[in-house]
Amino acid sequence: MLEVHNLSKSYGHGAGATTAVGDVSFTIEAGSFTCLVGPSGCGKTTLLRCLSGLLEPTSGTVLFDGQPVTGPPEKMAFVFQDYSRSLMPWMTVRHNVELPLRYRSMDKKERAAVTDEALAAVRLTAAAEKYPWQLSGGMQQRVAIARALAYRPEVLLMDEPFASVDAQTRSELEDLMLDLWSTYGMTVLLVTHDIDEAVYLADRVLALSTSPSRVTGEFHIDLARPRNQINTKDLPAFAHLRTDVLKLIQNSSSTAQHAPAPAAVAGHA
Ligand SMILES: Nc1ncnc2c1ncn2[C@@H]1O[C@H](COP(=O)(O)OP(=O)(O)OP(=O)(O)O)[C@@H](O)[C@H]1O
Repeated sequence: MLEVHNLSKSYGHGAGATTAVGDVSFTIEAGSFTCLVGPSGCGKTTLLRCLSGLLEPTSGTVLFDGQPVTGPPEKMAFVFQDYSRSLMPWMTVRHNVELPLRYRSMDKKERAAVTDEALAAVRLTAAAEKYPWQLSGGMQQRVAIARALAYRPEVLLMDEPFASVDAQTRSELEDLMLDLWSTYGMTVLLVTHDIDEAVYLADRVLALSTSPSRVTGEFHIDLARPRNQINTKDLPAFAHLRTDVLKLIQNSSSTAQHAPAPAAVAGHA
């Protein structure tokens, strides 16, 4: 459903140019939950922005359902790390969630129903008439998730969505995301630098090298679902997978300081 072919992205020109994404190719299957991990500054955000059509790649292509992505596709929604900048402080929670729906051919009643459903899905019905600044960080990020859900996306791109909240809230948001994914059946591509989070959430983890990034490994996460923060993370298989991903990322970081980025390696099955 989402195909990335030899994508690269450089910022600037000539001697001052920075190549953030080197040469990245992968495919995302419909309905899958994929996490993209890599060291800080390796180009994860840049890559996600290219996939969503917010940024034009320097070379390579992105196809969504076989069509080249040249701008944000209608069936794609985005959740950013920084909820405080993505929500409108002068609008109530309800109006924030409803905002993108105004650009869809929906009447007022339908918009209200979709908004109510999205707020209920993230358990924020009681906060509908509050303003974002009256909510905790975790609640604000749930508003941002509700806004994306209300859009009824086929693909949800999430850029470090839980990086700005405390550990307890982060676990709760991870579990909420797993519930929403199984309820709505959308395709999720989530960027994180947290390897435990990636292994816990995903059914596939793609590891990126340092910038200019390449895919250095692919891990199929066959841990049973539904997952549980305590039982799943206690499994020997969870520990093995996180160690495998960590080793690959550390290895590619140290190799990159001395040699060109390594070729793709076979992942843990
Ligand atoms: N607008 C820009 N102009 C110039 N360089 C940029 C721009 N945005 C990002 N970069 C550079 O591209 C590289 C990749 O940045 P990017 O934010 O995509 O990485 P990241 O993996 O998401 O980082 P982090 O994990 O720290 O969030 C970095 O070297 C960064 O400085």
